[in-house]
Amino acid sequence: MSKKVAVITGSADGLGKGIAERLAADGFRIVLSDINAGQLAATEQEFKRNGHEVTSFVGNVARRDDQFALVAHAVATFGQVDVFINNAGIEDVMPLDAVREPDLEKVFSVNVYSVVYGTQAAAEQMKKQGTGGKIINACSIAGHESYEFLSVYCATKHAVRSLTQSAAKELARHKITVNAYCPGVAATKMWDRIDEEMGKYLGTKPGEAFERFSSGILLGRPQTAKDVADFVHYLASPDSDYMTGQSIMIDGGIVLR
Ligand SMILES: NC(=O)C1=CN([C@@H]2O[C@H](COP(=O)(O)OP(=O)(O)OC[C@H]3O[C@@H](n4cnc5c(N)ncnc54)[C@H](O)[C@@H]3O)[C@@H](O)[C@H]2O)C=CC1
Ligand SMILES: CC(=O)C(C)=O
Repeated sequence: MSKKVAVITGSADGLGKGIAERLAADGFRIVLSDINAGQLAATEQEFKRNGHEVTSFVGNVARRDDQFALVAHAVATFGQVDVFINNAGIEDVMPLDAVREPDLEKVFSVNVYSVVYGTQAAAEQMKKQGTGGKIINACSIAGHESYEFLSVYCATKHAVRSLTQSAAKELARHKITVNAYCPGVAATKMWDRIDEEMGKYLGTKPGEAFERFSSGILLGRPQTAKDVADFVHYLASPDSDYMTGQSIMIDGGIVLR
């Protein structure tokens, strides 16, 4: 049987890269994708040096054509798509009264439109294959609880949770499961930016907003990409075949549901 193929958006860096590393170690053939072409090329080279079967595709998840072209690239290279991970996302830190249409458009297009388009593209291919498949979305603790100065971001992650449920209901008949992982506080470039921007509104020094968010973690430390990837490994494996429509916290115990 040929090795399964996993597509991961936003995988040049951060949590997406960690997830791709874990799935490569699990034996998946890996399709990396990102809007940052330079970082993507560097990550692809790193995967090749480590002996992984990998290809990459530069694309913007907010564009429907790019998401379909990503799936077409995966099929042209490896012949199939078994797992599609809508990981790419961005944040926007600002008070609610400062939010304007371009802010909404920017964050919703990258965090929400992307999930609609990625799900459409992946599901179309999986249905064609008739093999079933797994669609996995990046949600967040912010998809279960909402935070000050992150209103638009939190709204997008609540939308991701909703789309995860609707897609699970529509796709179950095709043996496609749809689930989401909800990280808490991970020290990626996203949190570097949040920490800096929060300083403007909370008057915090560099590192302080990150510390404040991290102080609520029951397990006593911020999470690593590996913590998230170890859970996504489960969602991508046959061990999770009986789970669908779920958005599960992997946050060290910040939000308890
Ligand atoms: N870092 C954290 O603490 C948490 C992160 N998350 C979610 O996990 C996901 C990954 O987050 P991080 O790795 O921390 O972010 P990051 O900012 O460190 O990395 C995101 C990657 O996505 C790429 N990207 C951004 N916009 C894109 C676009 N339009 N098209 C394609 N690629 C794009 C970036 O170039 C980058 O390589 C996001 O959806 C985020 O909302 C959720 C909860 C907590
Ligand atoms: C980055 C994130 O998902 C937060 C602050 O919940």
